[in-house]
Amino acid sequence: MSFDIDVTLQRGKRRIALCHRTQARIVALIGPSGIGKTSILNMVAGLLRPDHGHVRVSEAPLFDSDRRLDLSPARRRLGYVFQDRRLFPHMRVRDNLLYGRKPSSPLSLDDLAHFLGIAHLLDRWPNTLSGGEAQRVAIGRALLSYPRALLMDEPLSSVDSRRKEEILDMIRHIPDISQVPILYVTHDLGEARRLEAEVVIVG
Ligand SMILES: Nc1ncnc2c1ncn2[C@@H]1O[C@H](COP(=O)(O)OP(=O)(O)OP(=O)(O)O)[C@@H](O)[C@H]1O
Repeated sequence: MSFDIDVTLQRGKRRIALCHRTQARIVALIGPSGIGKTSILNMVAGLLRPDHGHVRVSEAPLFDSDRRLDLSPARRRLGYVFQDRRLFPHMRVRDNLLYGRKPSSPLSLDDLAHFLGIAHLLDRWPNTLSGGEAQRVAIGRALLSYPRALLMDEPLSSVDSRRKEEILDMIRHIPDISQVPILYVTHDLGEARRLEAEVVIVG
């Protein structure tokens, strides 16, 4: 489990940059609004092209401007969990989870649903879930796609504080059960501490 990220991008007047190499299981990118945290995640995901640099996740090269390497988002095999959960409204929870599941995934639906505390929700529709429940499903769907890493962009910003603590405890254990490292964007140092994350200040 490792991240090796060295990217720069000029966006309007702002220069967005991150240079960090680590073997930490969870890395928290922290910084004020507008500094470029989401842009950095998008550069790692392949949704935004850096002007220069490289991205390697667990030794796999995903982008390298010197070598003209730029894998498509699908080929990067990264799971992205957004602030707004983006579940498919026309699919029950079970089908949301199974969407994009890789047969090679070492995680079974049942084990993962149990770990995430959503086993009792598998037959529900997304619009019947609370914010915290829906976010657990979004995390499960990302994990079942057998990602190299999880990218999480302020995933708990609309979850109340008690549920937030529970979900943070669950997220903290994801690398243990899945061997999937996490790049986690937040502006809340308390969240990073609860995750026992390595903190990287952006900006
Ligand atoms: N499509 C775009 N075109 C030009 N500039 C953009 C675009 N999207 C974002 N920006 C600018 O890039 C900078 C970084 O934005 P970004 O969303 O990455 O910051 P952030 O740290 O994630 O902010 P927040 O915490 O508010 O989500 C901001 O100044 C923003 O205005």
